[in-house]
Amino acid sequence: MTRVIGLISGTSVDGIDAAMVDITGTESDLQVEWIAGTTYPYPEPLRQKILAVCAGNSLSMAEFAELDDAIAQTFADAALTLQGDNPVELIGSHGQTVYHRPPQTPQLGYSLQLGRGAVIAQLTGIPTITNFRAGDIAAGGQGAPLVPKVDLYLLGDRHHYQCVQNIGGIGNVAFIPPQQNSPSMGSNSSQMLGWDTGPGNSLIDLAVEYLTNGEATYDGDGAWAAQGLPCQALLDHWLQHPFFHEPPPKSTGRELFGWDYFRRCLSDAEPYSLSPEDLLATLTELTVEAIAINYRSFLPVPPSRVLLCGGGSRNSYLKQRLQKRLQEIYGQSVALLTTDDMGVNADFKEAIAFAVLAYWRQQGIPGNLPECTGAKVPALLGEIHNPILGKF
Ligand SMILES: Nc1ncnc2c1ncn2[C@@H]1O[C@H](COP(=O)(O)OP(=O)(O)OP(=O)(O)O)[C@@H](O)[C@H]1O
Ligand SMILES: CC(=O)N[C@H]1[C@@H]2OC[C@@H](O2)[C@@H](O)[C@@H]1O[C@H](C)C(=O)O
Repeated sequence: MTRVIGLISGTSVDGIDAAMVDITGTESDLQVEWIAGTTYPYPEPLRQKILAVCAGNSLSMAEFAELDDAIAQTFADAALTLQGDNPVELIGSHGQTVYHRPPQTPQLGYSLQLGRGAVIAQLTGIPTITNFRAGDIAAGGQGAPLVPKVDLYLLGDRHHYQCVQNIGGIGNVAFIPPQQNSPSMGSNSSQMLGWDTGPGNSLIDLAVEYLTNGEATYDGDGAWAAQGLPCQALLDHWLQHPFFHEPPPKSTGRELFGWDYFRRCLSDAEPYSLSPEDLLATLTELTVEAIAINYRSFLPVPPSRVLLCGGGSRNSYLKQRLQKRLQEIYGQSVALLTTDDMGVNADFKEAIAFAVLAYWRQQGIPGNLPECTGAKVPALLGEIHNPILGKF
């Protein structure tokens, strides 16, 4: 048994999700026991710096180094606070994505996560694995999504075709066909699929921030959007975005669905004189429709079950719209649940996944699924940083 802390701050840049888990087994016999988890908000000035960099603001090299270290320090603090008196053997830290460029053959992709492992290992005294996306990218992959292999072993089911749908800042899906999920039979990844579906909450959050002059950062439970009506003409226009129609493997980020895109959405919306409620309802519908289009276009069979995770799984208006849309496209009821219902905490699934990816790296087990990322081969993911002089 290995006690591992997984750390990630996602594209919402809302803080560091930290999960402490006990891991045994390897792949089809993988067992992950939840011990504890918390979200550590970034100090607001640091959050603003990260958002500015994600929006394309430039930095000097000295500022870059300062930002990288500040993020590493905050991640280390999160790990130490969560660890408390429970000794942890390993940290898997995703870090903070500040730039992601999918590959364009023959050019490899590029994905930059800040919060360097050497600093986290030094400050915590705990071996730390970071830079998980580089190995997949070097193998020709998108570098994302990486969580589907963990989804396969934690959530694979004997009978159901399942989609595990993350709705974070960006959305991603893992499609898992029925598995012979026993240690003797092994799980089969060959028919798995996984890719980024487009905006998750990113545009909704930007709209809330814009509409409230920064007073609020998200639409709690979708309560604001629920009072509006989606504008179909605007939605049809937005849905022409090529990303939604591009076949997988594909990945995206705030480079495509960040401030610039939101500003374009606002100017597209101008002729319709939408109320704030209608604007939010239309942006929420865009997230729902992006998921629906991706499923309809790229899944080989309808899922019988969709398991939601990420912050969007807490938005009951969005869930209600998604349930309706899935019913419409498949003409049958698709069970819409959350990963909580399957025993995997929907708020911390990504943090748990990076704990597992670190554990796999330590054991020499590849972490990517080439069928999801487009990599040519399964690859060992992550760089190992051992605390050289212990904690000092
Ligand atoms: N109760 C809630 N009601 C509505 N939306 C919520 C609620 N809780 C969280 N969210 C949304 O979820 C977002 C955060 O989700 P999450 O932490 O899964 O994203 P992330 O991990 O940063 O992104 P990604 O998965 O793209 O890396 C918030 O910014 C907010 O928009
Ligand atoms: C570059 C990057 O950080 N991508 C994230 C982002 O957030 C959601 C979506 O886009 C996802 O595919 C990916 O992260 C998850 C953790 C993954 O790799 O599976």
